[in-house]
Amino acid sequence: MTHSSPAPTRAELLGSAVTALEQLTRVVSDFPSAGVVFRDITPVLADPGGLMAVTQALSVAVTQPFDLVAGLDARGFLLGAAVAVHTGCGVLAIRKAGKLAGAVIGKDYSLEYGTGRLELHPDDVPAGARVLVVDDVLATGGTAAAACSLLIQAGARIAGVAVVMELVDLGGRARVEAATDAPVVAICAL
Ligand SMILES: O=P(O)(O)OC[C@H]1O[C@H](OP(=O)(O)OP(=O)(O)O)[C@H](O)[C@@H]1O
Ligand SMILES: Nc1ncnc2[nH]cnc12
Repeated sequence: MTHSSPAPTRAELLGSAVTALEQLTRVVSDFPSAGVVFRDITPVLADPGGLMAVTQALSVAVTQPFDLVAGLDARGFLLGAAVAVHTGCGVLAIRKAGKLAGAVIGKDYSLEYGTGRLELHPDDVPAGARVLVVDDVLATGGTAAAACSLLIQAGARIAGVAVVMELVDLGGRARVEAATDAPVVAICAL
C-alpha cells in the first residue's frame, strides 16, 4: 500500500511563496527614477521552485471561482500565463497601448513612476466570464484599477485581483476597490 502526503493547504502554499519572495526578490533603489525602491521579482521567476511557489500561491490566493485569467503588461504576463496553465484556464493579455491588433478598448492610468494606457481585446472576453486579474506588484493601484475597469467594460465579472506584492504605503488597494467589489489579495504586503 502506498501513502501519499496530503495536498498542501492554502496557508502552506502562501507561506512557501512568501519564503521564496523573501529569499529571492531583488531590491533596487532609485529605479526607474530617483526615490523609487523597485521590487524586482524576476529572480523569483528564474528559480524553478520560486516560480512554482508563486504560481501555486496566486492560483489559490482568491478563493472565488474564475474561468479566465488576465495578465497585466508585462511582468503580469509571465504570472498570468503560469496561473492559467496551472488552473486549466485561458489567459487574456491586457497590454500597454499600441500593441494589440484589431479592435481594442483602452483606459489611461497613472502609476508610481509615470502614466500609461492599457488596452484589451473585448472580443476575447466571453460575456459574464469570471476573471482573475494577476500582476506582480500593487503599488498606487492605477494599473490594476484600469485593468478591472476595462474588463468590466468588456462584459466580464472580476473574480478577484491577485498580486505577488502589495506596497501598502502607496494605498493602491483603495483605488482597486473603487473599481471592483471583488477581493484584492496579495501574497505578501510590504
Ligand atoms: O500599482 P501601480 O502604481 O499601477 O504599479 C504597479 C504596476 O507597475 C509595474 O508595471 P510597469 O508599468 O512598471 O510595467 P512592466 O511590468 O512592463 O515593468 C508592475 O508590474 C505593475 O503592473
Ligand atoms: N516599487 C515598485 N517595484 C516594482 N514594481 C513597481 N510598480 C510600481 N511600483 C513598483
